[in-house]
Amino acid sequence: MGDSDSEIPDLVPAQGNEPNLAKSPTRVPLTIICGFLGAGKSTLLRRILTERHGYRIAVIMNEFGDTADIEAKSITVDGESTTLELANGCLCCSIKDTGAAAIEKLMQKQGAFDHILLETTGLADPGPIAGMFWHNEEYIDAQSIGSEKGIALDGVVCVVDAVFGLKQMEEDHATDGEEGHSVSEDTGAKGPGESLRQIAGSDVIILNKVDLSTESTILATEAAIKHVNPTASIYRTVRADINLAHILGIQAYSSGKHLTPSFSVPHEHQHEHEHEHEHPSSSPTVPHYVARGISSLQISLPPLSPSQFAALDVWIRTVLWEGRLPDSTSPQSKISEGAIQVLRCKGLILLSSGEQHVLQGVRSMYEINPIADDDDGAKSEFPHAGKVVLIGKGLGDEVRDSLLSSVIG
Ligand SMILES: Nc1nc2c(ncn2[C@@H]2O[C@H](COP(=O)(O)OP(=O)(O)OP(=O)(O)O)[C@@H](O)[C@H]2O)c(=O)[nH]1
Repeated sequence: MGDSDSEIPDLVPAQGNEPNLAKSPTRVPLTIICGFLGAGKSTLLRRILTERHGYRIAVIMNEFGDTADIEAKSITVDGESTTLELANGCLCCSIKDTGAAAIEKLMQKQGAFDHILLETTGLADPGPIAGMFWHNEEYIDAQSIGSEKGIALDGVVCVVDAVFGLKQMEEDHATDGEEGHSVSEDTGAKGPGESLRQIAGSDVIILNKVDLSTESTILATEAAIKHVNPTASIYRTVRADINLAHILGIQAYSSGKHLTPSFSVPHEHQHEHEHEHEHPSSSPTVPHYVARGISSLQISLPPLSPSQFAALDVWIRTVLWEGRLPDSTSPQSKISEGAIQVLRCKGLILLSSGEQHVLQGVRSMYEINPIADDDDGAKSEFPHAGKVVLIGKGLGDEVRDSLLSSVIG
């Protein structure tokens, strides 16, 4: 990794432990970067913009801060956007409107990139943006955006402060969902609870500034992150010094491969109630969160018959679309519509026929896709039991009971 203050090197071919940005002939992968205030988002972007990776990466940020205080080959001013072209192949773009229209325009004017990084404003909820790019034909299809290639969501990365992140999460747990503090679903406006939504919606967490923190605080922060989102990979960093292969080209939304680490998490029972405390002995105590906070629920499933698989689909649809448990699962059905809010779900579903399916969901959208027979790498790493992981609000044990009774009977 290069020093961010050193001179910007010339474009060089990609090397060993650099991201494997397999160039898709039709899609440009897009990574959303979010993070707690002051956690090191700009530091991460600066690292990407100056590292010798040899890829043509467009980094899109709301406005240039010190991140863009880097040597540029040329500057293009284009009405709504300013673009700095860097010696390592990156393009640093400042776009007022980080919406898709601006990205489309950029792709039309500058040609296709190897990767797009989209920085969200501090404390913005990445969920709505991820939802916008995931399974939206408007952006997937090259023709519809008038570009050489379409856009495909690759992953969501969150930078968390190893010193203050835990405190922020605890405060958010205490206030999330309170009257007057709720956060706009549509705008992702700032407000209490946002740090938890960032954790919940992320595929990779960079726990930064570990040099300023203590081992006990770091362990407690990691435990709190796992409590909210057991499926995310967590990397400890100093000055966001991370192997880019961990954050770019991870295909968190299109492949079963990224699911593997989540299934090796030592917590079988991630969701806690006020009377339940199950932790691995080496782990510090997870903060005692109130039930209304964002948490996760992991449900193990045996191999399913075709009818059980169909029942699972109905259950997921009801929970994600209507925010309630299916009626047939009384007495749990007394949970009113909207009481459950799933921000993210993932899963591996095994069928009695031997087939394996991957569940991916962002808010109300989800898909269940079979793992291709030729995807041996992904298949061989999977465990023998299936599992569904739900991340969101209102995920009590009644949700687990409902799923099991609806599907297994
Ligand atoms: N000691 C130490 N300082 C760091 C580290 N990472 C970042 N910093 C410093 O922390 C400060 C904030 O880092 P930024 O990268 O600007 O954080 P940010 O998340 O972009 O901040 P906002 O955009 O304001 O939310 C800067 O002064 C960085 O130099 C780290 O790992 N260790």
